[in-house]
Amino acid sequence: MAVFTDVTPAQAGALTERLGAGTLQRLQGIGAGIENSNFFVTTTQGDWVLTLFERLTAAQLPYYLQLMQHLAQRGLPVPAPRADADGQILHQLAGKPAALVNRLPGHHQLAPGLHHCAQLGSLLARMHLAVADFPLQQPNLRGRDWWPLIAPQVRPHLPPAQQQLLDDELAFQQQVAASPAFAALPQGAVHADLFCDNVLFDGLPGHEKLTGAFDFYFAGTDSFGYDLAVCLNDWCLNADDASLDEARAQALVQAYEVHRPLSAGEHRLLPALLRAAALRFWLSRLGDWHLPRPAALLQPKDPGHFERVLRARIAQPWHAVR
Ligand SMILES: Nc1ncnc2c1ncn2[C@@H]1O[C@H](COP(=O)(O)OP(=O)(O)O)[C@@H](O)[C@H]1O
Ligand SMILES: N[C@@H](CCOP(=O)(O)O)C(=O)O
Repeated sequence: MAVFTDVTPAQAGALTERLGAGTLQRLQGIGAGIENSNFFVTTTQGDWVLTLFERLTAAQLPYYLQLMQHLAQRGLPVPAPRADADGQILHQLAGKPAALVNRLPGHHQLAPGLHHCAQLGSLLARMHLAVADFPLQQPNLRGRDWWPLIAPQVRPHLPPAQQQLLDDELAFQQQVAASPAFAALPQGAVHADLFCDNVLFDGLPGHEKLTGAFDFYFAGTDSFGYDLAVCLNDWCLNADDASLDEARAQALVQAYEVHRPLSAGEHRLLPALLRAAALRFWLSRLGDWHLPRPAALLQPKDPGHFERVLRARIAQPWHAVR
């Protein structure tokens, strides 16, 4: 369960009072998640989520919190960090940097259909448009600069066939990154981890409406096409859990393009970006599997899943209809 640091009701209540968020009524640790300590908080004024940041530093956090604030202020359904009387949105609790955000309604849809994928595509494009005037920059901490750092740490744990795949893919991605088409990709602040378990829906089955997206703590400056690829690799898988379902993938991209048409370069590089997105999560899951944090009480996620996704994207390059 993802509570690495305990918080007492007295500590949480003092924070909600200080932020004018009401008097604490209930504090409950959240089991899901792998990065931070999360709590559902109910006060006399409503429902909130309290997060204590376990790995991100006070220097890195303003980017994520200000990005959420920026998107929420533009009407997008993302959690808005609660500010204190001085306008500060990053707080300190139990010795850790902390934030309090509004709790979004709804539930996860872990088996998304066409209409879920289309709504996700639409939200993603609106997020990409909304960051046009977001002033902060921060590297994607799980981006291309990180891959050569983590790869040699996990490589010795892999059998030869996986070592070969890793070496080949890193070389391929290096080649892609050196191309003028890659340099021309439109970029900005992207979520970079907008999986089904970071999005909520509400409503009757078949008619659900997307109610929110959260967990911006892997966000960073990267290409919009890469962000789209991360989503396609999670939201649009066939029953084999690796190949892309043509109908849902096209629905996601078409809904995206209603708001933000992809450039010719984005279309052309999508197959490579899908491979990049698979590589990124293969690497992070390999890291969690083979180099776990001592305090983590969690079952790490299966790295084999993203190895299979990567192999599938290499075997069957996927293009969106233009
Ligand atoms: N703003 C929010 N509104 C509603 N639920 C949330 C919100 N933030 C987090 N959650 C819930 O907490 C869980 C863990 O949050 P997450 O951000 O994924 O954790 P971690 O960053 O540790 O991976 C989510 O699966 C979701 O159920
Ligand atoms: N989505 C990533 C891991 C990030 O975990 P989260 O719980 O913070 O979304 C994966 O599936 O590997």
